[in-house]
This record gives sequence, structure tokens and C-alpha cells, in this order.
Amino acid sequence: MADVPSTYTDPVRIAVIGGTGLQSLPHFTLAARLNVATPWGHTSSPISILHHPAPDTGKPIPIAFLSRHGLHHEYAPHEVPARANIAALRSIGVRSIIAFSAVGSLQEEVKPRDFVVPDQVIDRTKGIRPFTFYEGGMVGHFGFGDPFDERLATIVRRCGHSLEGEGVVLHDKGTIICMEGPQFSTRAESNLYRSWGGTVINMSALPEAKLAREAEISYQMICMATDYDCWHTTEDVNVEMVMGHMKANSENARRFVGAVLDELSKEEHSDQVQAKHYEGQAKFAGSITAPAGRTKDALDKLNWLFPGYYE
Ligand SMILES: CSC[C@H]1O[C@H](OP(=O)(O)O)[C@H](O)[C@@H]1O
Ligand SMILES: Nc1ncnc2[nH]cnc12
Repeated sequence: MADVPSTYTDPVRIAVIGGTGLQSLPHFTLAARLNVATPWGHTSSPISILHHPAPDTGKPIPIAFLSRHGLHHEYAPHEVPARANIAALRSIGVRSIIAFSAVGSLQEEVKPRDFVVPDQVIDRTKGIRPFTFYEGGMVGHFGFGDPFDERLATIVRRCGHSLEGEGVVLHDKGTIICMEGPQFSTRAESNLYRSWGGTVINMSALPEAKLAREAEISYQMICMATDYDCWHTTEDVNVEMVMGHMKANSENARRFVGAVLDELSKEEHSDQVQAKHYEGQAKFAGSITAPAGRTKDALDKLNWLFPGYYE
């Protein structure tokens, strides 16, 4: 462990944020382990740089891996330093994130161990988590009609379907209810979310997805159902249940993520992986504050994230 490099000079374009029960990607070669300090503090775990052979050229492609809740699951959902995580990933070059999440199912047809590639989110966090890079003297407004990147989702879905019949069941769309936690929902809440059309529920899609959008990073969550929350006739959700299903299906989760990384490592996805379609958006979205109203503190922080964007 001690001789793993603590720096990595090439840009790293693709990252995986691992969630509950997916705290590492053991089948990859560890090339470096980075501790990145950002103006928003430290990341929830060191960033592992993993080498992954591109299927078309055999060339090693670097992948960044970050554990959302820390190496030992020590950060509760509301304590995850999401701004530091996203800022640190952007600072090493990341422009595409595959984020993994263990979720409760709000619909009968989404069974425990099924995968969902969601396309919508309903925000049920309570405003206690820092949720933007733009504050304290710089205002930014970003479109969030589609909270995930549909182009990335298309690739992810194709990879998931290619594994179907080998233990992977995939639902192509779904609305995540992102609740505050750390307590699970009441039965009344769970039924309310079902009536709203919620497909699955977690505690971590937000602010992660919002911050990725502000950072011009293409972001898609892959969810794996671990329980039926508390609306179903089966046993109410508990941690043992979540961890049990995650453990039992972790090999499929890793195969799914591995297939996505294989695909994204191909040269043909180079523009997508670099999120060329988002490039420069923050420059305009964040220019609403006239220079006279910008504070040095806000400018310093945002110029760390986007060198040269703002004066
Ligand atoms: C341990 S159950 C609740 C916990 O699991 C999910 O974590 P993640 O999204 O990081 O996989 C959920 O969001 C909660 O944080
Ligand atoms: N029922 C549930 N509610 C919120 N987050 C979850 N993560 C896994 N199961 C969950």
C-alpha cells in the first residue's frame, strides 16, 4: 500500500462514485491514490486511480474511484462532502461520473436486486446539505429538467441489457425520491411517494447530481434495489436487508459497472466522456453576477473549479 503513488499527471476523464456496499472496484489495477484538498474541504475518501484496458486498443485508461460514505462508511448521507467530491473529481479532469446507489423500491415490479437506470429525481432533502458551488457573491443558475445525462444513460442501459439473462434485471427508467435520512421513511411518506410516481428511493442522488451539473460533468446514477421500503406486505427495510442484497448481488453490480467502463473506454465515446456538450456552460450560467458584485472569496473558489472562467 505504502508504495502506491500519491500523484497522477494524466487527465482522468471517467469516475465511479461507489455507494453503500460498493466501496471498491477490486478487479482493477491501482495506479495511484490521491488526497485532494479543495476549497470545499476534503473528499469522503482518497481517490483511487485504477487502470482499465480499453477494449478497442488495449491502452490503459485511468478511472477514478471515490467511496461516497468513506472507506468505512463513516459519512451519513447528510454528511457526505459532495462539493469536495465533485470539485476534486473535476480538478483531476473528470467529466463523466457513474454513480452507484442502493435504493428502496417503491414499485412491485422493481424487485430487490433489480437494477434501475433512473431518468428523474424528486428532491425530498431538507436544505441542510450544501447544494451549490455558486454562493457568497457569485450566483449561478443551471438547467436541471433532466437531472441525468440522457446520452450517458443510453450507453449505460445498453451495457446493462447486454448482461441480462446472466442475473442482471434492468429497468430503463425511473424516478428517484431522494429523501433526507438517515432514518428511513414513514409508511405514510412511502405511500405518498408511490402516489407521486416514485420508482425508487435513496438518500444520495442529491446534491451530487446538481453539483455535477454545475461542474459541467456528465452524470448518471445506476441504482440497485435492496428492499421494498415500508409500503409493501414484506418486511420493512433495515440495514441488514440492504447489506444482504448488496452483498449477494455485488458481483453483478461490479460486472455492470465494468461493462460500462469497458464501453466508455472506447475511442468512439471520447467526446461524450469529455462532456464536450456541457463545456463552457458554467461560464455563462455563472456570469449573471456583474463583476462589481462578485466577492473575492466566491471568485477564488470558482476559479479553482473553473480556471480562467471568471474575473
Ligand atoms: C444503508 S441504507 C441507506 C443508504 O443506502 C443508500 O446509499 P448509497 O446511495 O450511497 O448507495 C442510501 O442512499 C442511503 O445513504
Ligand atoms: N428504503 C430506502 N430508503 C432510502 N434509502 C435507501 N437505500 C436503500 N434502501 C433505502
